[in-house]
Amino acid sequence: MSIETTPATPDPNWERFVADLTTDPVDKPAGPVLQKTADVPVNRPDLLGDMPLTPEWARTSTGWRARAAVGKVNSVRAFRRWVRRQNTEHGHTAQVFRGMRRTFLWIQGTEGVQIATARREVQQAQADYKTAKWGHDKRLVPGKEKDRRRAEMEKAFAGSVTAMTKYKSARKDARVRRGARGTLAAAAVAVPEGAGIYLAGGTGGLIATGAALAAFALIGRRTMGGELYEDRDAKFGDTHTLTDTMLTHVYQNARVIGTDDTLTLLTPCTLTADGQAWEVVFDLPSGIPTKKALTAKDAVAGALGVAVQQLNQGRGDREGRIRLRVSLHLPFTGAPARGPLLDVESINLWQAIPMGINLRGQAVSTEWVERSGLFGGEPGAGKSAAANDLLLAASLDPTVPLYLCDGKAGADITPFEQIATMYDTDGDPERLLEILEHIWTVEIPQRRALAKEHGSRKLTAEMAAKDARVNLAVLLVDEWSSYGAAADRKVREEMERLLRLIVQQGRALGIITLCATQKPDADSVPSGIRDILSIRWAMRCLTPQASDTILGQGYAAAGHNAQDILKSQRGVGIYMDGEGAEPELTRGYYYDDDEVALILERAYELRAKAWTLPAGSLPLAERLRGLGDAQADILAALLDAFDVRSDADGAPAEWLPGAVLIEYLTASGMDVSADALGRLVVRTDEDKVKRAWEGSRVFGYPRSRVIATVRDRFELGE
Ligand SMILES: Nc1ncnc2c1ncn2[C@@H]1O[C@H](COP(=O)(O)OP(=O)(O)OP(=O)(O)O)[C@@H](O)[C@H]1O
Repeated sequence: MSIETTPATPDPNWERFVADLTTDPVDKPAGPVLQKTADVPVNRPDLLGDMPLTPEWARTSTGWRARAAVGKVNSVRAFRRWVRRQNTEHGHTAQVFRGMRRTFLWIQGTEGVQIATARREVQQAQADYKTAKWGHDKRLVPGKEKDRRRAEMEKAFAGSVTAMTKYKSARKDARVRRGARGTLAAAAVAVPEGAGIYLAGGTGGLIATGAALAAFALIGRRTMGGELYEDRDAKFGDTHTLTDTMLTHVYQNARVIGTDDTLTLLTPCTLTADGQAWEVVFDLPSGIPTKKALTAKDAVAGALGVAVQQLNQGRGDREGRIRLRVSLHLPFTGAPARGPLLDVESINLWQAIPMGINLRGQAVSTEWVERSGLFGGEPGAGKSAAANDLLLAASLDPTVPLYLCDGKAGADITPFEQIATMYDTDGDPERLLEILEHIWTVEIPQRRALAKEHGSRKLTAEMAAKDARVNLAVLLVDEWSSYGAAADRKVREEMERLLRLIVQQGRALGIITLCATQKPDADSVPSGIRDILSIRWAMRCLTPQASDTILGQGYAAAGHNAQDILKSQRGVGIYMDGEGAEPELTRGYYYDDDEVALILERAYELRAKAWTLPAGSLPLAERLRGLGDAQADILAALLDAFDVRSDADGAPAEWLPGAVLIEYLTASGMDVSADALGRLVVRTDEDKVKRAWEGSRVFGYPRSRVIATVRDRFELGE
C-alpha cells in the first residue's frame, strides 16, 4: 500500500529560513550578525543564539592586529615576571636541583629501612644466641636443665641464621631494585640524549639536555614546604588580559560580592576591536544592586590594578547588570580627533549635532531642539572648547541668530562677533540685561506669534521646513557668576528673572540656552535655572560637590565623579545627553584658533548668502544690493568703484573723477549719464571744485558724499 501526499503550497517564510540553513553560506552576503562561533563557517549565523560568543571583528585583520599587540605586551610582562621569579625558591635553577635531589632519593628508595631492620634483627638474634650459649656452657647444671638450655641455644642459633639470611636477602633485593631504578633514570636521560645527538647532532643533544632539565624542574616544582608557584596575584594591570575568574576575584576583593558569590557573565571577557580595552557584560549575584558596584569604583579599580580613569562601569539594561570596560591605557590622553564640522558645508541645527567622542570611540551627537545645557569645570578644563561644539555648529546654520555673553570678558567668543546678532565680550551686566531683555521682549513674542500662526505653542522642524521664518536661536551665558558679582542687587535679580523665563519659555519656541561656569556652585548658577538645563557636561572638577552641582545630587557617589578626571585629560567630561540619560565619559571635539577661524569664515559666507548677517556686519554695498532697488544698486556700484581704487593700506579712495565713476558704472552694466549721476549724488559747491588727477584738473565726487546720499535715501550707514 502506498500513501499519496499532495504537494504542499510553498511558504516563502519557511523557504527563506531553511535556505539559511541549507545553502552554502559562502555564497550569501554576510548579514549584520555579530556573534558567531569560531568553528562554524564564517558566514553561518547563530540562528538559535546558543553558540559560544566570538565577536565578528576577532577574525578581521584589525582584530588580529589588536590581539597581537596585547599578546606582545603580555609576553614582555611574562618575561619580567619570570626574571623576578628566578631569585626565589621557585626559580627554575632551584627547581632543577630540587628535581635532581628528588630523583636521587627515589633511586635510593626505601630499601635502606628494610636492610637496617634486618641488620637489627641479626644483631638481636646473635645476642640471644650468645646469652643462650653462655647459659648452656655453665658447669654443675642438673641434666634436665642442661637439656632445656641446649634446646634454647640451638633455637637461638637457628634464629640467628634465619636473621642473617633475611639480612643478606634484603641487601641483595635493595641492590637489585636500586640498580633497576638507577638504570631507568639514567636511561630516561641518556636515551633521549643519545637519540638526539644521533638524529640531530649537537642541536639534538641540546634539546635532549633541555628536556632532561625541564623534567627535573617539573619534578622539583614543589618546594620542600610543599608550595607550588602560582601567578595568583596577577592583576589586569600586570597582565592586560582579563579573565572570567579574575573578574569574580576582583568583585570579591572589592567587597561588592561575597567570597562565595560568583558573577554571571553574559558575554565573555573580550578585547575590543581597536585593541584599546576589554569589555564584558555580567550580572551581579541576585539581590545585589547595581549601585553597590558603581559606588565601589575605586575598590574595583584597585583590585584590577588599574587607574580609576581606566575603569568604566555602565548600568546594563536591568538592575544588577553591569557593562564593564577596562581600558588598557589612560583614555583620552592622545591627540584629539579631527572635528567633523571642518568637513561639512553647513549644518541643520534641528538635527543632532556632533559633540564629541565617547570611551568606545563612538561619535556622540545631541539633538538640542527644546533643550538647554549646563557645562562646568575648573578653569582650563575645556568648557569653552565644548561650548564651541554647539556654537560653531549653530554658526554653520545660517538661519540661527546667536546671542553670546561672556562674563569672564575673555576672548572665547570674540571670533563670533561678526555673525552674532548681539554679544557682550566685556562682562558688562548692563549689556547682558539688554540682550536678555531683547530676547524676552522681541524674540520670544515674535516666535510665540509665529507658533500661533501655525496653530501651535511650539516651533518645530516640520514648520521650519515649510516656513523660512521659523528658526532656532542660541543664547550662551558664560560665567554667570561674574555678571552676578559685577551687578547690583536689582540688576542681578532682573537678570536672573529674565534668564529663568527665557530658559523656561524659550525652549519650546526654539531658543537654546547654554550656561557655562568655572566654579559650579549654587551662586554661580542659581538652582532654579540649573534644574531646567537638561544637557549637562561636567568637565574636571575640584570636588565631588562641584561635580554634583553640574550633574545632579548623588551622581558622584554613584561613580560619576568629575573629580576623577585627570588634568591631562583636557576636554573630557561626564556628559548627560538630556533628562534621565546615562552619564557617559566624553571628550569634546576640539577646534583650534585657526580651525575656528576657518569655520567662521564659512559661516559668514553662508549667512551673507542667506542675508542673515546682523545689520552692520555686511559691507554697505552688499546691504544696498539686498534692497533690490535700482538707485541702491548704482550707489553700491559707486562704493565698489571707490574700493577698487583703494590705497596701499586697503582704505577706499576718498575722491574720484566723475568720468572714472561713469566708466566703472558702464563696465558694471549700468547706463548712467553724467547728469543723472549729478542728480543722484547731490554735491555742495565745495565738492564741485576741480581737483588734480593724472596731470590735469577735473570734476569729481568725494566718497563721503556717496555715503551721505545712501544715509539720506536709504537710512543705511557704514
Ligand atoms: N576637547 C579637547 N581636546 C583636546 N584639548 C582640549 C580640548 N578642550 C580643551 N582642550 C585644551 O585645553 C585648553 C583649555 O580649554 P578651554 O579654554 O576650553 O578651557 P576652559 O575650561 O574654557 O577654560 P576657562 O574656564 O579658563 O575659559 C585648550 O586651550 C586646549 O589646549
